[in-house]
Amino acid sequence: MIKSSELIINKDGSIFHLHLKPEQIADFVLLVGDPSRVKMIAAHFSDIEYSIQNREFYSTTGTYKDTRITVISTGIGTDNIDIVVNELDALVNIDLETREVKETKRSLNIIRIGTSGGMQKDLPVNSYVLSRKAIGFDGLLNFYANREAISDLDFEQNFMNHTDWHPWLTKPYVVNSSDYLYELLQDPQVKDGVTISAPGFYGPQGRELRLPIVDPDLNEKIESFHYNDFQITNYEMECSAIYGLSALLGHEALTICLLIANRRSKEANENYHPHMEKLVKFVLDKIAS
Ligand SMILES: O=P(O)(O)O[C@H]1O[C@H](CO)[C@@H](O)[C@H]1O
Ligand SMILES: O=c1cc[nH]c(=O)[nH]1
Repeated sequence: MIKSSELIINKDGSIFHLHLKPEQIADFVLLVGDPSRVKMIAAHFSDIEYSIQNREFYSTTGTYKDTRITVISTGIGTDNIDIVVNELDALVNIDLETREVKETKRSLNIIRIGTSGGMQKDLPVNSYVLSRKAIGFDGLLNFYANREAISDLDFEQNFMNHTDWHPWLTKPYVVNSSDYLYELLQDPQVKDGVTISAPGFYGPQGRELRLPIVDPDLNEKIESFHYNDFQITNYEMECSAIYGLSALLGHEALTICLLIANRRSKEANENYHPHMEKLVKFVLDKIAS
């Protein structure tokens, strides 16, 4: 039995941060960083079962072309992903009344739709990237046992050697996306990629305002890194933890991003919302196809 100090349930039976109940979770769960993106996605639903908000976590479940879909905003960062993915898993795989882990597990299809900064000069702003692998600069997965069983350790070592990884930085971890969700979403208009999830938007992605960074050459080394057929394509801030926790817990996970900036050519598009609208429609149609 899981103690109430470890799994906190609110008085109304909902889970601590998300304020959701087990029956409210669809098999397809879309995760987005920006709370306003939840409304944008829900605008495509033919009916909406509920909309709930606590802190930065806005959730709604509805139907798109006969497919039941839950959308949740995670806010920014892998620390929030620790909350969202663990609570989602508890909602479907732990009996919240008896506090026992269920014998038969449910596997969710978790798809993150995000914005991102490109890392290769030939990847223009407004492109879509599907993350085949995530590289976590955030360190979250290193806290969990058995993380080595679901990580690409050879990729990690090659990456650390190539970048001459600075000793003060957290050990990076590398986890693959779900093959099942990749098959569902892959498309000629989407580029396959390898995505770094950084624990910050500024220094951890090589942005210098007033503070110098510990390894100013890191982005150049990232751009020139090759491993088999893989090259690193983009930076964002959540994918690694979604892939890592989902792999450990038995859920399918995939991230698709709109590039709104390019870290190498130093471009950025702050008016990206029409492109995000198109990406949302693209993902919904793939899920419901
Ligand atoms: O657009 P979202 O999904 O928030 O994703 C990206 O944008 C935020 C940073 O601006 C980070 O969350 C990053 O991962
Ligand atoms: O450069 C970018 C753009 C969006 N999100 C990020 O994390 N980085």
